[in-house]
Amino acid sequence: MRNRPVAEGDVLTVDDLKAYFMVDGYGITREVRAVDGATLRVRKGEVYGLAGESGSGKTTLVKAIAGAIRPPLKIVDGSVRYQFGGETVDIYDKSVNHQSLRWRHLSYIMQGSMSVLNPVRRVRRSFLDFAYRHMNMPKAQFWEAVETHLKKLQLDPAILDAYPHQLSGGMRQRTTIALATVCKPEFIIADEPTTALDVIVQRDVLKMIKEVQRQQDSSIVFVTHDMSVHATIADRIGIVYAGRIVEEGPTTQLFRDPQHPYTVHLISSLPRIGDKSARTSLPGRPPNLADPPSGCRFHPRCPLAIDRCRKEAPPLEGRHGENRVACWRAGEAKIA
Ligand SMILES: Nc1ncnc2c1ncn2[C@@H]1O[C@H](COP(=O)(O)OP(=O)(O)OP(=O)(O)O)[C@@H](O)[C@H]1O
Repeated sequence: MRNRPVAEGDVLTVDDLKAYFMVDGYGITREVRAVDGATLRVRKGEVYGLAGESGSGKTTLVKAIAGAIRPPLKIVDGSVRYQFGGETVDIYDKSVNHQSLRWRHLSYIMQGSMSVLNPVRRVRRSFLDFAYRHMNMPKAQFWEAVETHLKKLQLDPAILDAYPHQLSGGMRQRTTIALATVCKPEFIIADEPTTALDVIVQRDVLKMIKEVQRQQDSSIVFVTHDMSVHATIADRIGIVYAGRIVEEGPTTQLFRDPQHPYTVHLISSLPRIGDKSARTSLPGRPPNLADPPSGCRFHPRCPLAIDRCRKEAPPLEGRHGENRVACWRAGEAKIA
């Protein structure tokens, strides 16, 4: 395992992280290499977006970053380190108490997380169950802090007395985000928080996440397959393909000048106002991660693949500015 020094201003430092599903069948164990050597940093106050098709490994990567690992998922190598209150916390150090990190320092809004709101209890009860013990204050003061937080996020404190089923999908998601951020965590991980919502409601939820980030100066890792959402919210984006980050860069640079053919494809497939021509889709699907392709994992689908791509995996390297890309033919593909 290679641990690079934590750079100043970085809140999250992930080095060469490998997280595999160990799947048993017919007496043999197969490794599904869902995260296979991820290296990234997230700075204080930054929104870092993770993009990529379904099955590329985004959820597994954020689970590994959050320390939310359950069998059959296993950390095979690498490290995940946070800077919390001036201290370095290695999330896989056995002495680290995850319970004490959760909510106060690190909040993880999982895919489908609206279900954290207990369906048979009023919303108030979920705040009490999850947040109260992390806030270290008398109850009256706690409820005051909850109401202030809700108001700051333009939510009516009356939602505390509602049952989850009485709220619309958008309100439920906004309530879940308010719950996840009431303890003012330094780091927030949000996995597809807007995917099930229609576009208008999606916009409100994104606005709210930005507002939380601005008020609390927290860092966010935001997962979605939807590049147009990344364009709205992310400061930097990491493109994930088959368990690896294949390109990373500041959002404007990545959209203006993508270097990896896969990033070029993701951007080219976005609908554009006034353009009635059909968007081309990339043939094929992401590979089976129990038996990934040799060399560059994208080579079977890549229109630019050469022999070297089939044999050698390209490293993720600085290209220009802050951009990093893992491709032997970086910069050659053009947006359609
Ligand atoms: N419990 C599991 N056992 C075995 N393999 C799994 C398990 N969960 C996920 N995988 C595999 O791990 C890989 C990465 O899945 P992951 O859910 O992280 O991708 P994703 O990019 O988040 O996709 P989605 O957006 O659909 O959630 C996929 O190949 C998937 O089939």
